Amino acid sequence: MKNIDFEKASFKDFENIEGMDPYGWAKLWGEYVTDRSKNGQFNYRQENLSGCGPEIELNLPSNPHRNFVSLVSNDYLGFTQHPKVKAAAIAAIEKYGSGAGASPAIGGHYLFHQEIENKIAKFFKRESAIVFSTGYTANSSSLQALLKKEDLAILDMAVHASVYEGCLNTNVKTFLHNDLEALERILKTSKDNYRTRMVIIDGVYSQDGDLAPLDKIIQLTKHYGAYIVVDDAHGTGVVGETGRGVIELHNLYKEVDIITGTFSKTFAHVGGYLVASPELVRFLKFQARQHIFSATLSPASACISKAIDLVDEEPIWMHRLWDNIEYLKTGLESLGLDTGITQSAIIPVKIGDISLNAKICGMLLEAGIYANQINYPAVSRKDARVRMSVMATHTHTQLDKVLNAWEWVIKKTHLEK
Ligand SMILES: Cc1ncc(COP(=O)(O)O)c(C=O)c1O
Repeated sequence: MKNIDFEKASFKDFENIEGMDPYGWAKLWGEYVTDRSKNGQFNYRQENLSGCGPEIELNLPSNPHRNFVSLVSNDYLGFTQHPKVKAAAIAAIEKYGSGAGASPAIGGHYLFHQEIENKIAKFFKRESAIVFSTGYTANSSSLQALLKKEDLAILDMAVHASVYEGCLNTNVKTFLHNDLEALERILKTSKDNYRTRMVIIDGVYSQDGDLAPLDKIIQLTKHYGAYIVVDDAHGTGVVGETGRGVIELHNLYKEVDIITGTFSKTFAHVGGYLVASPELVRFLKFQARQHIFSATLSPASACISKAIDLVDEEPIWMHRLWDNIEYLKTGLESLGLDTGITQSAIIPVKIGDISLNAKICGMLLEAGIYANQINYPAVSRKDARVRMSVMATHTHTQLDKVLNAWEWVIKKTHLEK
């Protein structure tokens, strides 16, 4: 693999590296993070004592606060604390016991697994789905089963690590994030060289909260005869009139070959899914190794069914989420902060300097606000940022506390646009 100097490189250095070992990136990144955390420059793994919610209890011995407004959860609609979701989990444990007892192929496929598969397929107006124990394996295991030496995976370089892992046994080309010309170049020049070409993108991207131009990407994949996979982990339950994500925005339910996602964000639990044609789903049920050789969802996961229903039954949560997104975004911008190109519940504030970013996240913690510190190489060096995830269940009082904290940070650091 090309030798990349992480301190100096920009994302461009990772573009379209022919034959790039997708794991090389993850390995280098792992080493880099370990190094930085040794120097105390990486705030990560704060101990949460109170569960998932807009306000949580953290165990930070050197901090005067115990309760923090949390901006780190992907529980966008707040369903992890919804009484009906909790009740469904408890009822399923009462009915089935605590564990599934086996992998799906050999006795561990229950009625509730089937119900979730049917529901999530129907949610995306399709016929079939397969569930996995995590969103990570929904991508990694399926792509490993589908893509081999004679195929080509064409990745937006900002896709999730699980996609890179899924492409370990195939050829990979990456294009600069959302760069349609770069994508077209790859599609044009690779036309006759591979059995299958699969373009893999996210719906909503996790660092900028921006959206994929799905309509234009699908025009290209159709034109050049490639397949399209969309992982909309961060768009589901958030984007689109009824929360079906970027696919709903463009009404492209039928045109996307494979939809993947996670139950660990909007759907308030853990697990992953892949929605596709019945033939493809059947193939994966017999070929995706993690599905065959590993137990999937446990009975408590039956609550996912309720969470899927609630997206339609209680649209109030999506309305509250968007009210909160607008409230926080407008408030931050009126303080002179740049929230970038987000169109989702992920709100980044670009700081542009790693040390200052670490300092600001520390100051926010001092003010009782827990937000994520995102640094190079997760994003390019000049794009170091504080990333905040908004929930439907944040109150305006909590968001005001966030804005007040930012006002204080700005005064102290002279941070302005
Ligand atoms: C875009 C994307 N895909 C997949 C995953 C993996 O999901 P899970 O954490 O449920 O394994 C994530 C998790 O953050 C994600 O952001």
